[in-house]
Amino acid sequence: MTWNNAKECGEVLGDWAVQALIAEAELAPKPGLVDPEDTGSHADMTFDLLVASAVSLRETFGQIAKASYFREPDQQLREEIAAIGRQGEKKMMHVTGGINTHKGAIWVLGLLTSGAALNQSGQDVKRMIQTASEIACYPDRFTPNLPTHGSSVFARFGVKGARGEAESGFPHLTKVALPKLVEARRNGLSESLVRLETLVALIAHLDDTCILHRGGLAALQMAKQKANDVLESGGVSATEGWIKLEELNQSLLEHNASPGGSADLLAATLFLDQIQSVRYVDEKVFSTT
Ligand SMILES: CC(C)(COP(=O)(O)OP(=O)(O)OC[C@H]1O[C@@H](n2cnc3c(N)ncnc32)[C@H](O[C@H]2O[C@H](COP(=O)(O)OP(=O)(O)OP(=O)(O)O)[C@@H](O)[C@H]2O)[C@@H]1O)[C@@H](O)C(=O)NCCC(=O)NCCS
Ligand SMILES: Nc1ncnc2[nH]cnc12
Repeated sequence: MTWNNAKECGEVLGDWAVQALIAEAELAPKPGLVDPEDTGSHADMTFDLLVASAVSLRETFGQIAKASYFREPDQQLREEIAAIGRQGEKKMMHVTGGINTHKGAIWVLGLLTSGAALNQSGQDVKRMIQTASEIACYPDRFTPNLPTHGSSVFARFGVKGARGEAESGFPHLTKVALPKLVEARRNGLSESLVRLETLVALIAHLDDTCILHRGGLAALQMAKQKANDVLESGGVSATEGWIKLEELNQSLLEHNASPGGSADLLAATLFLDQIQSVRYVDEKVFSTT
């Protein structure tokens, strides 16, 4: 990796995190999500707003990286980066005029940025993910005790969402997204189809609280089933799979539902991919079994 001190670490990881968010935004056609072609299920969001939001977060990710450089995962670090993350949420809200574009992404990419800055060996993405999860498991004593979409979804459905994903070691990165990225590349898909296929795999598996709070269990089950139909029909590179992808998109629009959590995890996957090209990683490292 390409940094020699905390300042460089902040600059490099800040840039890569923003690039990953922009790459996610640019990918099209994403079902139910904002992309350059349409705004999916989001009446209040546009592609330009997503990009502006992403760019505004460079400093946040840079500060998290600098604060984490050569540190150990502990309670103090957890609370330091949480404070930076909350400032980042405020900046995002300021830039978007109060629209929540990237709250989940600040969480997942913030933790992974910290995990990457800590692990100076720099090569082992799996270890970065583990460290990020370890940090997430420390309680943040300064989290405001306010109701969120996530807390209401937990009360209604018992689904732990973004927090649970991080605390349990990001299983949807290690067992779903990264293996799918490797497999799709190995199958010779174009890079945008590789990313689309990875997003569909995430939607097929993730308990996305963004879908749940808008459309309830029916919308989540529908999204998972229809995303699975895409994969079972040969994936996004097959004619039948492409038809199923359009059906998934239509159904999400009908439910006014959006797989925002899957979008965030796709950005996280692209961030990790940038850190270490997973293309050549031994398939056992990110085995689906
Ligand atoms: C721990 C926090 C994530 C806060 O937890 P909480 O559960 O209270 O958070 P939520 O407000 O529910 O936001 C979590 C967002 O995470 C994304 N997400 C959803 N499901 C998953 C999942 N299974 N795994 C991973 N990520 C997931 C999702 O974000 C995307 O959707 C957002 C739009 O959703 P929503 O807010 O529901 O907005 P709309 O549907 O548009 O609302 P309406 O218009 O209908 O009103 C979008 O932002 C995407 O990013 C969830 O929304 C964490 O945030 C926290 O504690 N932060 C404090 C700072 C900190 O500790 N930072 C540490 C490192 S930086
Ligand atoms: N492309 C996207 N559309 C809507 N919400 C998002 N949150 C993160 N990425 C998103």
